[in-house]
Amino acid sequence: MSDMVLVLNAGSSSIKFGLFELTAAGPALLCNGLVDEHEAMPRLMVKSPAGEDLFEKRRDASDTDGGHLFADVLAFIEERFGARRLRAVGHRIVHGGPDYSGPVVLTDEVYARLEALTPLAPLHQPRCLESVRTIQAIQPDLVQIACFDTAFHHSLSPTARRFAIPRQFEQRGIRRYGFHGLSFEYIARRLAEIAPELVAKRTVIAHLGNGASLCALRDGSSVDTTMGLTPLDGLVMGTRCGTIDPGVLLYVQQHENMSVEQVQHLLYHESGLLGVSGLSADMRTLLASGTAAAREAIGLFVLRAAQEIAMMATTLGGLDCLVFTGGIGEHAKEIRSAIGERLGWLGVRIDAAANDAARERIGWGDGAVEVYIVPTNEELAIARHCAAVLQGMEISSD
Ligand SMILES: Nc1ncnc2c1ncn2[C@@H]1O[C@H](COP(=O)(O)OP(=O)(O)O)[C@@H](O)[C@H]1O
Ligand SMILES: CC(=O)OP(=O)(O)O
Ligand SMILES: [Mg+2]
Repeated sequence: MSDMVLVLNAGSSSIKFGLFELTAAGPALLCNGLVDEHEAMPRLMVKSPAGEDLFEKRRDASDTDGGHLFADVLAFIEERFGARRLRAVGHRIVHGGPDYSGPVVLTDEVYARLEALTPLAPLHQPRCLESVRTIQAIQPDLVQIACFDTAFHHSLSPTARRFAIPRQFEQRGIRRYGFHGLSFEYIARRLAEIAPELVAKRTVIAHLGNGASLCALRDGSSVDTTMGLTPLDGLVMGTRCGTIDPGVLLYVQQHENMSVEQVQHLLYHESGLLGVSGLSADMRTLLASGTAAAREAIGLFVLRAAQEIAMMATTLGGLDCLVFTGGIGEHAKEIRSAIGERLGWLGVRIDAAANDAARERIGWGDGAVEVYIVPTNEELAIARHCAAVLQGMEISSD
């Protein structure tokens, strides 16, 4: 009987999932889908790897607490793929703190440590951990594995991960961690397949989605990244501010009578593209809108992304390759080309026709910098970690 793992990727607005069969050649996707609890009628959608609809279920908001939808996912798996054995559920856990540099089997002790990190990722951590508890309530014996967004950045040098504040804060864990590591790890591996000659070169990966961050990559490892202690730092995001003068936070608390909770809400939920446009956090809506404020929000997003790519290039000592990924990076040609234009001085040239057609390689001719679009796949990165953890468990029980 072959084995499967279910992967849950709880983002800030929805939960994506993928079901993988563990084969000798690596995890193979059986189906994937979405658990969307934000609508009036929470819904579950399941698709085949080819994109055909396999299953859809809507529930009345009053009869669900999210757990029912997970029960529906597990029931669907049993009905459709019951000839195989579900070995584990792998979770994307956004914050792993200083302790976890790789995946770990979730125990009560691990769970408690991760729960204690909630203030460092208030938009994500509770949603990731709620999924763990819900699955545990439905199938207590199922192995659950935590895979961390922060783990890939454990390779950052002490200088790259340090804030310029007194050292005792660093000893208490107040330092840069970085996020989107599962995405960066997937891209680094994929890039090594697409263009092995680039592995030793200076690469910046731009993960531009609802959350957005950059990774400076050398020899397949992260050497710098734009997010810090929390997923607030760095680029302009859907509703998050990115890098901001810390004086602003002091000022609004001291002179605008804002409480800590209000400031948290402001920075995580009301800022970024939404705050500047006054219209939407969704890049598609802003690109279609044409209002002056929407254009300004896009302009700021592009300027900040270009500035921070140059910052990553400084850590790397130059730039040989730029990779776009994430919902905006993969699909918004206008944003890729505007970022490319701002980085012309650094040798970035984007081929307009290749960019419009969203080809894999979009750098212009023999431009100094290779430019790629590589669709990310955090679920596959998690499934690979789960396969390795399960194999390790088998070896240690032999
Ligand atoms: N065709 C498109 N054109 C422009 N932006 C797009 C397109 N498709 C998705 N996006 C943008 O991608 C963002 C969501 O990215 P995604 O990586 O899916 O987010 P999440 O962080 O929730 O996983 C949204 O701002 C959305 O507008
Ligand atoms: C860490 C983070 O910002 O994640 P997401 O892009 O899924 O919101
Ligand atoms: Mg995401």
